[in-house]
Amino acid sequence: MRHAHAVEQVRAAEAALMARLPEGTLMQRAAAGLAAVCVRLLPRVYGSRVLVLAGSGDNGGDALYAGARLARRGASVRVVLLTPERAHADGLAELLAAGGRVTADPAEFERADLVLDGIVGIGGRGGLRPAAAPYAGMRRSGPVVAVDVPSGVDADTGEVDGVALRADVTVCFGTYKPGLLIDPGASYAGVLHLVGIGLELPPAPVTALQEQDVAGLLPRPAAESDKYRRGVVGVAAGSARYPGAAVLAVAGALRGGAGAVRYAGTAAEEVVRRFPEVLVTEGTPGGAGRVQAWVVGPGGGEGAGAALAEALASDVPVLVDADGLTELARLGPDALRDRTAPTVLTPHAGEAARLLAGALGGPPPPADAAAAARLATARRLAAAYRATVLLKGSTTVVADPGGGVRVNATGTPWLATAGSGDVLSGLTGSLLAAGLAPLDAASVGAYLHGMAGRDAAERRTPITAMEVAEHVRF
Ligand SMILES: NC(=O)C1=CN([C@@H]2O[C@H](COP(=O)(O)OP(=O)(O)OC[C@H]3O[C@@H](n4cnc5c(N)ncnc54)[C@H](OP(=O)(O)O)[C@@H]3O)[C@@H](O)[C@H]2O)[C@@H](O)CC1
Ligand SMILES: [K+]
Repeated sequence: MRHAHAVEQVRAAEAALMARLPEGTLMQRAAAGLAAVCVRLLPRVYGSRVLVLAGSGDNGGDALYAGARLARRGASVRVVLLTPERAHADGLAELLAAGGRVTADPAEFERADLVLDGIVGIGGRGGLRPAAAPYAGMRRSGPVVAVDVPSGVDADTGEVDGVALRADVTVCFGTYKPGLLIDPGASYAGVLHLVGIGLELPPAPVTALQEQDVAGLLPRPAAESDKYRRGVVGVAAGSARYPGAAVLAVAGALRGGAGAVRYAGTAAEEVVRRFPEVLVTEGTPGGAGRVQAWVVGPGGGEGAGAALAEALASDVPVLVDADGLTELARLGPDALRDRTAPTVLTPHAGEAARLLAGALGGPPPPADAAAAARLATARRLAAAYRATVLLKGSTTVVADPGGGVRVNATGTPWLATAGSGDVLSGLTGSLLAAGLAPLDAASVGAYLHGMAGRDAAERRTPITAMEVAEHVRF
């Protein structure tokens, strides 16, 4: 599991540890870890050109001390001081003593074999300032290593106000920061290296599942399992106009680990023709028989409202997607007030904007704004609807009403294809039916869906939604 802590938590842990250690210890730990990563990135250190971009805070201090370490190993180190009169004095003195030189020549950015971005770290506020901003637009071929956070990325949210420096590698200290795991910030961070500096941290508010975590959460049949004990998932999806959404949601559900899939809706014939193993009814969820979770809404068209109402009236977990979300946005959070079992919402940014408007009144915010502030959007929705919210996009953010957040980055841009979301909702609903808690079901669903998309794209691109379903495996 990757754990990401808020800046406030990092600051508190840093203060507690610093009180027990000689001054400068943490910065030296950080700089040593940073320099070690740089050494591995350079074909050889001796004679290579390194440019340090140093801001006026401790982030600049880390970069200067790391630069000094590289200079002592024979690198030719230049430093651009973004605010010369307020540079980290001890760090700069150490670099100069090791043979480093100050430069004001921006062309060094292109010439250097490696650039260290120590402009600003967790102390950043607002967009990059004028002295730093031009570096965000400059191109170069060798690696850019971000110190703790790519400058211009908000460490807590991943939001970028204006421009940010694009890194190939980010070396972060003590813990991951949410902004390194959530787009757009994550896309600026490149490969992440975590350097331990001894911080004692509370539970992380934001986590990201790794392969072994997912393996531990997946429902696997035991010797005594039968199909009912493995869970039955109900899918209420599709309409005369969109029968394919039903087929795709069912395809996802069949791959999610439930023991059986029931389908309720007007596409029963299409579904059973494609998947003879599915129990189908032309009716609505209320008359479909017992299930352990419902998936409602993909391609539901005009019937989505009735199906949603019946599913929400049940006492099992309900996942609401697509047309079900449009209906829910119209009804607002009151529609979920009497529920006794969890509800999971799986909006894309546009649907999230409509849900927000449904909860808070006023016109929906632009979808782009909801996507750019995806952590805040998912959290606000989870709190307003008291539901687990899976916000789809280049990093999927899953927010629980209790405050926990999981982020997932296993996807590929090829997943932005029609019907891909239907597969995800079926898959996640199946995991709910198999007994996973909502936050686990949604984050494991997003992980598996992203991996399936990648696997499908490795064989052939572009990919189709059905291929994504076919590539789900665990
Ligand atoms: N926590 C830990 O455990 C450890 C932390 N460590 C390191 O310390 C870093 C945090 O250092 P920090 O607190 O000094 O803040 P930092 O990120 O350097 O930024 C403040 C400076 O930037 C400026 N500035 C602000 N916004 C800006 C913008 N948009 N664009 C441009 N400039 C901007 C701001 O200027 P001011 O507002 O004062 O004018 C101020 O001068 C952390 O990321 C890690 O690298 C490690 O050494 C070891 C352990
Ligand atoms: K930085």
